[in-house]
Amino acid sequence: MAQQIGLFLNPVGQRRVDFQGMYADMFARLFIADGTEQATLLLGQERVDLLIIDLERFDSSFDLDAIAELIARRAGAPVLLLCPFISAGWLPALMKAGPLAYAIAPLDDTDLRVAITAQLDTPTTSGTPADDLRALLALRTRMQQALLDVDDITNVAEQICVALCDVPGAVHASLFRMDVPGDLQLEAQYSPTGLNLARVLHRSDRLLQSPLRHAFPGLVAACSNEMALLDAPAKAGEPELALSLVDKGVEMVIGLPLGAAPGSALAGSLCLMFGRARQFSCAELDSFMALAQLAGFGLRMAAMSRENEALLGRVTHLATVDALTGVANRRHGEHLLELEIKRARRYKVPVALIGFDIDRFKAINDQFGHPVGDAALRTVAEVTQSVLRASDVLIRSGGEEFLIIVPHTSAIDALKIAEKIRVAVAQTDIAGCDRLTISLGVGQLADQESADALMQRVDAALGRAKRAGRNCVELAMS
Ligand SMILES: Nc1nc2c(ncn2[C@@H]2O[C@H](COP(=O)(O)OP(=O)(O)OP(=O)(O)O)[C@@H](O)[C@H]2O)c(=O)[nH]1
Repeated sequence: MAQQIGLFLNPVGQRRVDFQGMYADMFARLFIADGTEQATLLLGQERVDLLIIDLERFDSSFDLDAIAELIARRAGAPVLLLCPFISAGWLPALMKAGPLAYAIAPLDDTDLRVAITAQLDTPTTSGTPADDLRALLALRTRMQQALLDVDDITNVAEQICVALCDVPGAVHASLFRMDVPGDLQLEAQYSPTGLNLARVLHRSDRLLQSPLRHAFPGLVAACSNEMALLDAPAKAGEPELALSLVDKGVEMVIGLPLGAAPGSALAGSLCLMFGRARQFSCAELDSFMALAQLAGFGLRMAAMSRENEALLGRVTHLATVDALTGVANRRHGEHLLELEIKRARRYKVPVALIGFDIDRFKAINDQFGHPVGDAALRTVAEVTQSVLRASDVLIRSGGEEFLIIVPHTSAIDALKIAEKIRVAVAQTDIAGCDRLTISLGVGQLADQESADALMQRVDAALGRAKRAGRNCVELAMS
């Protein structure tokens, strides 16, 4: 014969009536409260052996504190929390208010009776086995290490998943991320048992459009920014999903938000799947949440380092490239010439330098205007580039002056290349003005010669080409 006194709390009239109808027989007396105020009043007046708080239809944004206060007032007396699987985010906060047991809803009649009986017989003291805490501590350390070497986002996400599978009983870990706002995707997954989550979810991207977004904890957590805990696959209300999870040996799934605003490109979730359902302590849930925050932080760092690289790339580009023609600028060109000279000396191969200058360019500007002159400079650079090999480097060394580093090339061969360029430019129609010509000087690096000395010799040869009547090539004296 039941001797204990119960108090059931839920704001919805029908749920209170249903609970009374189905479970009153488990208690000598069952009180029913419609809110925290009434429950507090009853607890002040009556002896209550078990307080059952059914979180269904409570709203965490304004009820959480009142419920926490109610649990705190119990001062350790038995509390059973019935928590919808999508509202598991309430658990860590309420567990901090006082010891409690929880059961993830929806629960069928048998499971709820078992949960109530367990609390009436041996109330939960809500501790964490030392081994589990040790495992979590080790995991946090591993995770921190994984994040120390933050580089590529996918790489970080994969390392996080591998580390997470160290959680005792875990059979799969995954990370979901908004790649672009509104498009959630499975960024990485790891499973010691070979489970492939993309098969279970039938896709790995556009997951906000998936019918499972309200059922699978990893997706629920990313969408709502709240923890979701499914301790029996059938509770999600998607029979096909439940079947395929059970088929893959999954009994429990926890989804943890990464902690960014939902919908932002940094939002997402961590998802852990276990082969066996069990209750978590407050310390464990806190650790899971902290791991998710850490993972979110790692991803943000990786995203930042990717942005930094892109920024650095742009800065480097701006610092090394001539804005008008897109070829190397003088400073960068001189640096490249130094490198090429070192390489030529190390491998004992020739390197040649070609210098050229557009003939009577002042007249082009004067006659057709500066913008046409600019376009002509771009065209000359393009035509020259089209004659060169990929290993040759075209440099805009001054206003209408260019240099070309020609690696692995003797003076004789460089002369042929220079001639080819001269002909190509002379034959090119230039938009908005007459065809134009160039004069060129060619030199091969001599033993012991410096980059400056080579440039001077080539410049002198170019001067001779000008004096020789322009539109021709001159070889530099050694
Ligand atoms: N449109 C344009 N003109 C430039 C640029 N840089 C230099 N120039 C012009 O290039 C011209 C070079 O003229 P000069 O050095 O007198 O030589 P030139 O007229 O080409 O005559 P020669 O070299 O003797 O054949 C000058 O009028 C400069 O203003 C540029 O970025 N855009």
